[in-house]
Amino acid sequence: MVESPLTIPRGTPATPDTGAAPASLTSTAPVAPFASMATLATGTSSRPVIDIRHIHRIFESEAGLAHILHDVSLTVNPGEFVAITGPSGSGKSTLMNILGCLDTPTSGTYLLEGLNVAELTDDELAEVRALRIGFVFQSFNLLPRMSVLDNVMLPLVYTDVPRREREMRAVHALRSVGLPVDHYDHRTNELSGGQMQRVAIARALVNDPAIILADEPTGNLDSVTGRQVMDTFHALKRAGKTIVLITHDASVAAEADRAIQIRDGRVYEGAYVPAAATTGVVRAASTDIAATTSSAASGSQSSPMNPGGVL
Ligand SMILES: Nc1ncnc2c1ncn2[C@@H]1O[C@H](COP(=O)(O)OP(=O)(O)OP(=O)(O)O)[C@@H](O)[C@H]1O
Repeated sequence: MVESPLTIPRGTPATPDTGAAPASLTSTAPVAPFASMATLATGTSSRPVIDIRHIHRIFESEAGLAHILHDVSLTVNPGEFVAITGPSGSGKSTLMNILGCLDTPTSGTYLLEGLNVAELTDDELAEVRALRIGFVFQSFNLLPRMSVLDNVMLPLVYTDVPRREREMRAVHALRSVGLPVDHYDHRTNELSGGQMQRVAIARALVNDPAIILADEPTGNLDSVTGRQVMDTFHALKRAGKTIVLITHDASVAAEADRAIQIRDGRVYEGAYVPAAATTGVVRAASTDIAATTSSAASGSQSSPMNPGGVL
């Protein structure tokens, strides 16, 4: 992609790089959806953004069948900030790939904003991934030789949005994550880790997706820049975004509205229970999380979530 001169809308303030995203975050107008996706893009009901029921994922290989996800059911409501946590190999990424429509379950149903993902064509799935889901990765996945602004505009390249509007949306997304304006024309390999991750979050936001899926977004960051990135997620939540975040970090999980734990491919919902002895901070935070979960309210947070039942 050829880099072009920056075109920043008049009146864009030079944001100091405090790391904290602005508290007020207004939504960009959604990219005009394809006709088949109109109901997704314009739906305003309070139905769950994510509603998966009795999902299994079985991989086939020469070594045989590997049953990785077992009867997983899970709902995420609009505006929720949910952490998915669990030991390495427990199935978090497998579940995230299904939530992101990058993989399909072997059995079970997935309703994304009320739409049955299994009934979508490949083109429609691509539209869902492009327009309704924003992905954030541990390793940022930015193009290093490209400018910050061009990286953020990338998801709009395959739309018919004119260049000028692409730039305006990218600027809006970058402002929303608090990146200083004078960094917009920097190459991304000139940025700090925390700044790179904020650019990646801006890129995830540029299509105004319904949901942001973040896989270990603070995993490569020191505690200070990790804090800045978490502040950005909190600002997005305040702006009404739905966030699902994978983390190994108990303190990160404790900041979510709800922490869902996966062990051996089964989902447990409720307080975060670290494998090692908990700290006072984690115990206190876990109590808060447990109070917000329906399973905790029913006293069943230590049981596999919803085995064989209906949510
Ligand atoms: N395509 C595949 N074929 C076979 N097995 C797979 C495949 N993808 C994942 N697995 C297996 O599924 C299990 C869960 O993997 P997954 O990456 O979902 O775990 P995770 O909880 O995200 O782990 P980590 O925290 O280390 O990233 C692992 O044993 C992995 O080897």
